Amino acid sequence: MNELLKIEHLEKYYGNGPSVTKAIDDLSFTVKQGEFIGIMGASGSGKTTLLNCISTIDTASAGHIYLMDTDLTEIPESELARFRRRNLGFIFQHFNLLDTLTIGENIALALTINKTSVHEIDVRVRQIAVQLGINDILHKFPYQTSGGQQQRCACARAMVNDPKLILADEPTGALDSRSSQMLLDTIQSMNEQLNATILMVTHDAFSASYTKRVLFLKDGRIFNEFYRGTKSRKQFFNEILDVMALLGGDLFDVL
Ligand SMILES: Nc1ncnc2c1ncn2[C@@H]1O[C@H](COP(=O)(O)OP(=O)(O)OP(=O)(O)O)[C@@H](O)[C@H]1O
Repeated sequence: MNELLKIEHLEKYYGNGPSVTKAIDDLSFTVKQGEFIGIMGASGSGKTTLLNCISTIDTASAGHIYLMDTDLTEIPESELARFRRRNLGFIFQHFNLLDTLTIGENIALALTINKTSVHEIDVRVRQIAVQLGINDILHKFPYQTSGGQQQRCACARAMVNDPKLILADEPTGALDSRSSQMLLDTIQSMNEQLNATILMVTHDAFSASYTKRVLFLKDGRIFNEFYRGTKSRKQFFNEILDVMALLGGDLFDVL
């Protein structure tokens, strides 16, 4: 597998002088094409900051973030929005579907903004909707669909522009356990069937157990990392719980 994302000596400070906070502290790791990686850590360990730097929403204080050959820390401000629309897909905790647009229009949004032709938008939206099992509700508005269908719409929207990398920020954070499981199954199938590369930030051991590798952050650094390999999801889940216990009570506080 090829290297898709390379984080090199990343640092992010907030504030300055005596009140400086080192949110990310000399962090380096790589993600290969086709990986599904989970980022875990206690509250304040730097997960959101890392995600914001990778998604180019925030700027790094030092270091580099390469997505294939592009150094994200070097992209001019004026080109960032376009870069994000073309290369990244996002799945948020609250799905952020627009109520006044149909499911099909919500999925098509990034393509519409990118001025993709109407025919191509139609083909791509239908293709991803079939893959995620929502092709019969494209004409409906979000309020006319179930929570599970809305989740799959959010996943389809993240996938429709064929992004190099999908970033998921606590995607199950606001869901009950059944909906969480359905969403995780969908995200897993995006990775396994559609070959999407996914980086997911989560507090939750159950969510993390769907990934192929988990990085644990502590004080902006990598505290531990391990691969699922041939382990069952249940075994991986138990292993994740063990590391959380090792990290101490602060992680459990937020479960
Ligand atoms: N805008 C900001 N200004 C100052 N400090 C910040 C800012 N954003 C984050 N921090 C600090 O940076 C550190 C990392 O925060 P971050 O939000 O990345 O953690 P997190 O792991 O995502 O936490 P949580 O799980 O609670 O969302 C924390 O000490 C936090 O207080």
